Amino acid sequence: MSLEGKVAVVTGAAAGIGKAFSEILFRNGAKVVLLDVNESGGKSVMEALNKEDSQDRALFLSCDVQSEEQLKAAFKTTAETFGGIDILCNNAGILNEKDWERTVGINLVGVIKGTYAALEHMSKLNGGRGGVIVNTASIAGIKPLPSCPVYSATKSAVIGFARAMAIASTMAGYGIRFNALCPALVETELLASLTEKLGQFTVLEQPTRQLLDKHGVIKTSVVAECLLELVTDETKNGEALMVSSKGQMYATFPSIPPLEVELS
Ligand SMILES: NC(=O)C1=CN([C@@H]2O[C@H](COP(=O)(O)OP(=O)(O)OC[C@H]3O[C@@H](n4cnc5c(N)ncnc54)[C@H](O)[C@@H]3O)[C@@H](O)[C@H]2O)C=CC1
Ligand SMILES: CCCCCC(=O)CC\C=C/C=C/C=C/[C@@H](O)[C@@H](O)CCCC(=O)O
Repeated sequence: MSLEGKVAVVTGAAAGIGKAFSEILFRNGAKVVLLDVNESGGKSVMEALNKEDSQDRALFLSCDVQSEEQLKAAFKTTAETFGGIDILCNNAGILNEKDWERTVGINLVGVIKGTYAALEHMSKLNGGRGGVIVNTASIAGIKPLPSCPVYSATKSAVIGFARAMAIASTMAGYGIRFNALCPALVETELLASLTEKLGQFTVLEQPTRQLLDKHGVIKTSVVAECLLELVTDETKNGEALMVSSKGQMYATFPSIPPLEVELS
């Protein structure tokens, strides 16, 4: 699928991985709507992108993914401004085991709210053009991090949500592909101030830091290349693409023949 003229929405676009997603989508020809709670950061990413050509293809909208109302308003503005939505990156996320309910609210509930609000514009059942939705999960959603049990749980959940929605979409005819992207440690602010973020699991901080020392961190641009693959390769649906300093690999999930129910 070519990105030329396509309309993409990226949550958590003001910094880190979301900023890199916005850049790669924009540089491959998409119109990109950047959603974030960080207004100054979001506006500066928008302005930097719009300086790259003269078509004003980047737009920042302030939006907290915890709010269904704000998400619906942002998608409505996107559709009115650019004439529809083809791509959604549910990327906004935090790591905070102390405020674990907020972590669930942003990392999981925010992804579900974003997806359902986008379906109103993207699903062929609602008059949309179809397209692709990618959830930013984490390797921690496949290989849990003991110091971050709630964070790991939200990431397993958004992988499961993408896989189930992929089947639902095929069965119901939404015309939308659903995938999850699972990075290992990435060089962003999310890794800063770990001691405060781990809460009662601060006792496990040392082995987590050793993980950083052993495996290092990857650049956001490497994660963005993986996003491009999931968005443009129309054969990818219901996939979880893992990426680390060792390279990239699609996750395989066990089939359980005696229990398997044929759904698609
Ligand atoms: N940095 C890492 O090592 C890894 C990060 N991830 C995931 O990647 C995603 C992006 O994280 P990073 O770029 O690393 O973090 P980051 O902290 O650099 O950027 C996150 C962005 O999301 C925004 N945000 C936070 N709460 C929001 C909300 N309620 N509504 C809208 N925007 C909100 C922030 O303002 C920020 O701009 C997250 O889902 C994270 O869990 C996954 C694997 C590894
Ligand atoms: C450092 C915390 C930030 C995590 C942000 C991420 O989403 C990245 C997750 C990346 C890799 C996860 C690997 C998990 C490995 C564990 O199963 C185990 O091998 C780690 C043991 C060390 C520990 O006790 O933390």
